[in-house]
Amino acid sequence: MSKQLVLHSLSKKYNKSEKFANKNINLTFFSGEISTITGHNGAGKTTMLNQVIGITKPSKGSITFNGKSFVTESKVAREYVSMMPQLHAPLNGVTMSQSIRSILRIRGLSEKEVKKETTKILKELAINDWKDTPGQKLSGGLRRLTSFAMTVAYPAPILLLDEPTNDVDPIRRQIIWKHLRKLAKSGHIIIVVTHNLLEVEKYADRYILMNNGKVLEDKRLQERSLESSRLNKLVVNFSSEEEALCVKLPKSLNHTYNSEEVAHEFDIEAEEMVAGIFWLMQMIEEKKVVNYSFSPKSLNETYGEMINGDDEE
Ligand SMILES: Nc1ncnc2c1ncn2[C@@H]1O[C@H](COP(=O)(O)OP(=O)(O)OP(=O)(O)O)[C@@H](O)[C@H]1O
Repeated sequence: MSKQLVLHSLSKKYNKSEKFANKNINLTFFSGEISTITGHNGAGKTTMLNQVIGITKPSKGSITFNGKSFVTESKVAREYVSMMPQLHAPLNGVTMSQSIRSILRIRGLSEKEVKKETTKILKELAINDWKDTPGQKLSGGLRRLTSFAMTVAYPAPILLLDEPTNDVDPIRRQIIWKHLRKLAKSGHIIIVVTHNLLEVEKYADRYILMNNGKVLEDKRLQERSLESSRLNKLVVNFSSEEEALCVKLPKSLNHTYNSEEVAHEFDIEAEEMVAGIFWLMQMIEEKKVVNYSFSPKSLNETYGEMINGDDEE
């Protein structure tokens, strides 16, 4: 049966602060899923992770995992949650391998298991070559990978990861996401804070957008891609500004003019597609168009629209 982490009416106001870092957050996370949290700097993402692991006490609200409260018993949270923090673990003077081994010992593994699990995770993340390198000599990306290895080498049921792929090379970014998928499949709850929307589109199951301490959007990515396939973007470039501004535009379509690109840009719903294509063909036939492109609206564009809409409130 799926396990659930339930955040109910979660709010936090730091001492002396006028404003809530997060306010009335209601979210349920399920085992088997990779959920991602995105949002501007200061949106309240890290505060939420810190509330879950018990570092930050909520001002209001509850956090429960399978009926157990993380707010009233923060020891329980430490038992069920592992967190990879935004800042790298202090690794100076300690080798990559020693850092991983120390975490496994804290988790209560025998020396034999510690050795086995350390070897396994170093191999899986393709970082074995640096196992004996002290922390201060590791690059930013390798420090982050060490921190990731420390979090997932003996994973707790709930994994919180604050920007795990920052500074990491493209190959190992894939390895990180594939590793998280493997953990989700084996029943872990995975919550990733990230600013990388391309990675969200490619690897996550769920997209949660936060702004000003509130949840603005919470979507399964399959739902979102169905929606975005209904909404496409048509960009038509003209040979000159004069040409572009003279053409007769299809009245039924929403459009903006991009003077830098000398292009008319349309957001087109599925039912408007025929009108859009008909107009485009006419422009091509009249030899006015130098280039055009049709593409689904990306998460990046939707993100900007949602945040701007919220800020204008
Ligand atoms: N320890 C603290 N004391 C006082 N205010 C804090 C503290 N930590 C965070 N805040 C404030 O709470 C709000 C939310 O911050 P938080 O770090 O949770 O945002 P974030 O979405 O994780 O940002 P980022 O993407 O920059 O990491 C911000 O206004 C921040 O200034």
